[in-house]
Amino acid sequence: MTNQNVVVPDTKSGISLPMVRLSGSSIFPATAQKPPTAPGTGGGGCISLSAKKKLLLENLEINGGGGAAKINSWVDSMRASSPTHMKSSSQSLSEDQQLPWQQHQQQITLPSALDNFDQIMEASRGKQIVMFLDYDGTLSPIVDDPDRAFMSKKMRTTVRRLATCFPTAIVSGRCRDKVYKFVRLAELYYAGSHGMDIKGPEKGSKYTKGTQGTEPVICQPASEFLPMIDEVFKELVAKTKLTPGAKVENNKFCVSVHFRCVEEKKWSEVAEAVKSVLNKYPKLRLSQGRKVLEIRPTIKWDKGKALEFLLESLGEYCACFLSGFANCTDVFPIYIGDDRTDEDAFKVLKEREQGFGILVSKVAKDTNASYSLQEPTQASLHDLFHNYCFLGNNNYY
Ligand SMILES: O=P(O)(O)OC[C@H]1O[C@H](O[C@H]2O[C@H](CO)[C@@H](O)[C@H](O)[C@H]2O)[C@H](O)[C@@H](O)[C@@H]1O
Repeated sequence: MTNQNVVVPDTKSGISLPMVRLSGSSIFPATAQKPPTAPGTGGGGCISLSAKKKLLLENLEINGGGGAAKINSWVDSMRASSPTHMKSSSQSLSEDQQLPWQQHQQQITLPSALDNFDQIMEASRGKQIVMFLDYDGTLSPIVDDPDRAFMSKKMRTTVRRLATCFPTAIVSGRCRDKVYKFVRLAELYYAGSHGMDIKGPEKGSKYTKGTQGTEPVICQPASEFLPMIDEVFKELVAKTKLTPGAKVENNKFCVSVHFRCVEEKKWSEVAEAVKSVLNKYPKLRLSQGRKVLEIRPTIKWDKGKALEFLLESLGEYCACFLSGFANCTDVFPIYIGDDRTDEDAFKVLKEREQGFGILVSKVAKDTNASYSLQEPTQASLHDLFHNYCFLGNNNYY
């Protein structure tokens, strides 16, 4: 494999993003496959906003907007990330007050991925499944201390086995090294920092050998933001140190500010701290996960883009090794995740009409996924992975 430097122009910031990617890989076209519409999704259309409203929302998302009203809407949105508040919060806000991720989707109850396994298998029949797995809340249970979100031994064994059946990638908001330390499986692809730090399996892996070279796939589209992120991390640590329970995590290309252990009446203090820092950095924006506010570069890169990049890279592998799989219509991505940031990937799959998104959640949520897995996920995931490996279409290995 010969690595090649390519430049991805970022239309919003005008910055060009250097990255290293596989040469000669093919991009799977958007209309590769049309899986059956999952029951309950009604095709899952997004509500289109007026251009003006869109602009307003983009501004809010990018630089934090301004004023106390916005802080209130942030706090409401923070409440919405807690299942006990799930129903009330986004519904009680007017459209202008809602954050962008609260607007585009419909709240729906999805069909179960386990109960409808036959349907998923039918849609993927004769195709190469590629697995994309979120880490926190999917492979590991949600816990109070982010540094102790360990994956069980059983889950590691299951994922290892899954990776012998299908090309498998972990896509996480965490920094890549950290998520690797938790997962410890060298044969996987890893996309850390919400996809801004991608690395393929080490040389010699089944999924790299033969693709013309020995170097793993690498993609770091936000590398120029490293010093800025470091600075922001330090500022946020200083600004939140007096808020009991607040924790700031350096995820290399993005920063997480955790409020899981902060008393609810202090959440506005956390939001204020984040907003005051964000206001100084117009090239950074805010996104939100499960009781966490995340600051990241404004570049148009997220878990959805990471998924597309990996599909492209894996396309080379598939084309090289799987006779009859030289073309993208034969690839069936399955993305499993629990978080708002996973929605970017679900959306890509829906738009490409290729594969399925599976949302890990016990409650109805705004989503672009097609199926769901109930929490606690561990048992359901084991069952699902077992089904894929032993009942599914793994007849290429
Ligand atoms: O994309 P993911 O792999 O799901 O990572 C998203 C964030 O996950 C972590 O935070 C979440 O899990 C913690 C441990 O269970 C929990 O304490 C926290 O409240 C959750 O938001 C991680 O710490 C973040 O850096 C990731 O961005």
